[in-house]
Amino acid sequence: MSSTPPTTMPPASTAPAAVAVPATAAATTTTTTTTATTPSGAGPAVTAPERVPVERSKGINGLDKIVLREVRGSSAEVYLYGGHVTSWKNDHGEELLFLSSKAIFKPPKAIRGGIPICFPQFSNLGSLEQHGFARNRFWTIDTDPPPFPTGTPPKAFVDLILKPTDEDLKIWSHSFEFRLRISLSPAGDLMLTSRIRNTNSDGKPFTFTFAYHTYFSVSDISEVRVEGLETLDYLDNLQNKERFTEQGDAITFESEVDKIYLGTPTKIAILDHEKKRTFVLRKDGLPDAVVWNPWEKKAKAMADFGDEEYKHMLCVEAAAVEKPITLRPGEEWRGRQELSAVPSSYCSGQLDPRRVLQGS
Ligand SMILES: O=P(O)(O)OC[C@H]1O[C@H](O)[C@H](O)[C@@H](O)[C@@H]1O
Repeated sequence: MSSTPPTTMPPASTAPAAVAVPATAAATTTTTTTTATTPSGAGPAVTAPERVPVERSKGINGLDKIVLREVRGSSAEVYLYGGHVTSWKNDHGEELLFLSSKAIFKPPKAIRGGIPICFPQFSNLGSLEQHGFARNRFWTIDTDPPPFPTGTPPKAFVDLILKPTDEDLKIWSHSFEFRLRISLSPAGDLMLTSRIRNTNSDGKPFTFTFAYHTYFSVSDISEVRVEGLETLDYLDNLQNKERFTEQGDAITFESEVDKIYLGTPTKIAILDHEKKRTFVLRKDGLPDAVVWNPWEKKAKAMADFGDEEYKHMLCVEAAAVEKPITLRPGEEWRGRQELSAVPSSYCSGQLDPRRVLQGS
């Protein structure tokens, strides 16, 4: 993979201000159905289909977890610690996310694997701890979230909420409400929708970076290719975040990779040749995508990661990094990712990844 000479990264600019979404009247939510009115109050209330009640139980080390089940058999698990999706299974019960066998499940360490939430800072791009603090905090179930103005809600979903504690305000002096909806579609797709609102009472805006740090389970990293990031610019974390241009026609893996691709398309495909499976990541509000595999040396250096586990995982992280997001008080930002896993007998040419990327 050759590259053009590095150029300096443009100064961080603020993304266009998010859509100012006034806080609407809370939906009247009951345990089985949700009746919502459209934000403007116009139009008929959308009565959600019968909602599948969420299961709440104690998970590893007694941490609270939620299990979502779709009637056709797919499921997902979310720990309130970190608002952290740790499992996503298809209707055959196959695990689609990677979770390290050495994951610690003990605060304040983040859970290694699944989908850590990186907020209000991605990586070390700021003064906070690596990836911010949202993944190290206890979230709560939001029993009365503001309605989603679009579409009919799915049946299997849970709404979580995170607000800063007094301790948090000492390290990041901004008030926010971070609402995270995790849902399963009838087809078993996993959707995460984040709504982050600036609730500062001092009139101050705030700026953040963000990522859904998704760990995909793969059969063998040497049999995996990523489509959709060709010809894009990226910042190489292994070369002082210098900027290069991707030359390859697809990304394959022979060594450690840690790249922030900039201005990426809304769809990215991760093809697992051996499993004949393609993950399709669709995203909205998240212009960048981080691709990370620690490979052998870094795998050995991580206490909560098996020495050989790098062979069976790949992180492709829908993110907003290059252009940090700025919200004024009252404004809300939304960032969404939808994951699906489709059979791909790619080797027979039946699945052209470009068709997947260009298809609906
Ligand atoms: O070990 P963590 O703090 O979870 O970070 C794990 C990885 O996250 C991202 O992928 C970054 O790009 C990597 O540089 C980092 O090593």
